[in-house]
Amino acid sequence: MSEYILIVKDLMIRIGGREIVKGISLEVPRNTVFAIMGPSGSGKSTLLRAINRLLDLYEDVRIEGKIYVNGIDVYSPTTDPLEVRRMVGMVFQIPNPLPHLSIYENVALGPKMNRIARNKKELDEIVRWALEKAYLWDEVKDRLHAPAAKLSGGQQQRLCIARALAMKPKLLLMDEPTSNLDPVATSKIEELMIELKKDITIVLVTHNPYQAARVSDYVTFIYDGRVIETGRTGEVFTRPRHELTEKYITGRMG
Ligand SMILES: Nc1ncnc2c1ncn2[C@@H]1O[C@H](COP(=O)(O)OP(=O)(O)OP(=O)(O)O)[C@@H](O)[C@H]1O
Repeated sequence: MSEYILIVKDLMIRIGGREIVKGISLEVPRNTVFAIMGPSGSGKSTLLRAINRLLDLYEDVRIEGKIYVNGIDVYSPTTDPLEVRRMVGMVFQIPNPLPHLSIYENVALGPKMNRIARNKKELDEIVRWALEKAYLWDEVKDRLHAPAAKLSGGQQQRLCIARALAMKPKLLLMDEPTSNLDPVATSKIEELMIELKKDITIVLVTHNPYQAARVSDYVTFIYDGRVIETGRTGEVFTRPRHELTEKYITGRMG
């Protein structure tokens, strides 16, 4: 088993004839939080969407290079995109629970449809496990059948994390998961990421360098579709090797 859960090699992505990712390579060690930071429009979300094959849903996309998740070649013709999405969970910038479904159903739906649970008892156990892992159980255990829309923004985001975890992913991609949350809700999710890496690996896209510094073990700085530098977070923040990285982390980039 490779020490890397995710390997990206010479990735190039064109959308509508425009080159957005221009040759990115990354190696993400298991059981870490790996942050991808960079200014708006640098290609962070596009890179993330390539990893779990969400880009398949877009028109006119060309992808070159390789992505391996847990040793599986994500774009091999024999790889099933649904299998990739089962292995790779995703949490988006805006919490997107199914608002009219209950808290319970939001978490139970994936395991039910993918036959991860064989009966009601197993399903109940997965729902409870996932809600506990997402630090939400205590707040919702007495109202599991209330609609998800009744939860606060921070709770809805933790519900989305629970929904992803219920599928038992190997890798969790988080695309600016706290940018719509207040500081209290944000710090809860940051604590959660640090706890979750005991079991899985997290790739976190953020345009907040402070967040990358607080939660990540490794960080990569992306600018205009290219990796400027990658390293252990402590090192990149104390001794950036590239002037652009220094500008970005000190807030001097326009
Ligand atoms: N479906 C699409 N069709 C055309 N262009 C796209 C598409 N998706 C992204 N782009 C373009 O690709 C570039 C990179 O976008 P992307 O969302 O990956 O950047 P980002 O670094 O995540 O930015 P932000 O921090 O603002 O989310 C942008 O110029 C964007 O307009």
